[in-house]
Amino acid sequence: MIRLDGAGVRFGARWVFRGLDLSVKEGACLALLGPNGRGKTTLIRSLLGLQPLHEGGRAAPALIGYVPQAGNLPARYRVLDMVVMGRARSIGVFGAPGRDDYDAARSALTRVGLAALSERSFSVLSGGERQLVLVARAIATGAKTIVLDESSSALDLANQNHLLALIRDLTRDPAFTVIFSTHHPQHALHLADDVAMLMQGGILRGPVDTVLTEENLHKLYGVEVRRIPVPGGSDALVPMLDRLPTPGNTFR
Ligand SMILES: Nc1ncnc2c1ncn2[C@@H]1O[C@H](COP(=O)(O)OP(=O)(O)OP(=O)(O)O)[C@@H](O)[C@H]1O
Repeated sequence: MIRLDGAGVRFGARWVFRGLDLSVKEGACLALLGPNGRGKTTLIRSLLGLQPLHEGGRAAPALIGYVPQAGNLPARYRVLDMVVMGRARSIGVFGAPGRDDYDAARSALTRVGLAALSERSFSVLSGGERQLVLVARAIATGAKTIVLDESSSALDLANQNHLLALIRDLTRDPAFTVIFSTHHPQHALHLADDVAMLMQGGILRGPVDTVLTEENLHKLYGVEVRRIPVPGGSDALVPMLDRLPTPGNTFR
């Protein structure tokens, strides 16, 4: 179980959220949806204990595998060493990684399909490759709770599919708890048990089929989205992007 109770975070005088309750049971998969700047990363960092709360409380497992956005990480390391960093907890502050740590890191790189890049410098990788290395790092921790922050944003369609398959693989193990934020409602539809939408003024949370409706998606993004049945597959969520609004301030 990982949870926030009555949690609030502010930057200066501006609250990103207040009085927020969110809990995810062991074995469940929760998708977080919300427009840019609504507070997904802040919420995720709060769940991880990286963002101090200004009110409320948090309870979480000691070990969590975190996949941050790949943007501003130190890049001077070898890919394999980036992944070995996920083993920090078992290595200890004054220890050096051992064979087990490198084995875990190599196996995680194989699982995300990047074994061939293990000797390269992280700095020369593409945005999508970096993102998958960070997924490998989270897997290598051995944590049973994995939290991913918009990990599919830099990935092409094949690698999005690959990442979704990896997450599905993790969620098949009832011991694994997965929380992921995404700008793709379709990914939530495919993978999550529950969705938490960061609406203006509060969180709307519930089972995917109840919450991921055309009406709620319109309220969330201000864009018309159609949920279309696909014969032989799950529904498709299609944004009506041809109905372009007058350019203006989209940050609400
Ligand atoms: N360290 C900080 N100092 C001041 N403001 C911050 C800080 N971190 C985040 N914010 C603000 O808090 C709000 C929520 O930011 P956050 O990154 O959590 O949003 P997000 O939903 O993850 O956005 P995106 O989808 O664009 O990544 C934004 O208005 C952001 O500018």
